[in-house]
Amino acid sequence: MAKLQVAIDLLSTKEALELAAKVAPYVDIIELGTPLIKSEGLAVIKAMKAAHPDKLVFADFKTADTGELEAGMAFGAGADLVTILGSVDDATVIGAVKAAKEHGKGVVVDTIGVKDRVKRAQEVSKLGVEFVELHAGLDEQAQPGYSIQVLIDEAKRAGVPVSIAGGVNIDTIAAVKAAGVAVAVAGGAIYGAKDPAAAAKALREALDAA
Ligand SMILES: O=C(CO)[C@H](O)[C@H](O)COP(=O)(O)O
Repeated sequence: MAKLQVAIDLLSTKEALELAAKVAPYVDIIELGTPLIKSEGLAVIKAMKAAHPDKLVFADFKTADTGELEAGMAFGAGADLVTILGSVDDATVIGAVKAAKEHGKGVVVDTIGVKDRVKRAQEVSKLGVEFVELHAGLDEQAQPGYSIQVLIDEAKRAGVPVSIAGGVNIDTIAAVKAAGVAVAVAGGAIYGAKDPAAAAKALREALDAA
């Protein structure tokens, strides 16, 4: 069964906690977005894990170097999963996986900006990561002609556990699920909705539908 991850790209701990309280019943993973962590620091991880100990808390660090150090910081603050950029040296991923093993947690590789996402997903999957995020970031999504279909096609070819992030919404989630993803990530479709709880519920139901 695919997991549902809410990506919280808001800027304050207060807003993030308010949103999480509304959508937690429908999601498996609560992602603290990179801008949120830059704005609020490690304290937002600690606060979210304290509020939702039964959820997986995902720290979107997008680490580019010192993988062991930064992953250890995230896990020490209460994160269950942390992201490392896929474009960086394998040594950074290996260091983060070492920290994950020490803490009993997991590493997710984010392929944002990677040219051949499938090839890199297959490479880093051999390094002991939990799953690989096939990701078109917010800037890439804003380019004319962007379509999530490219990520869906890649997920079908990957042959390793992947998530899709970059335009998952109520219109696309069935195709995302059919691609066999481990995790569907929805940010704007939830935090940008008039009723985030209803949006998360609808996504959950679509994901769980036979
Ligand atoms: O990590 C991110 C940006 O770097 C976003 O959280 C991710 O792209 C989710 O996007 P969307 O709002 O389209 O669901």
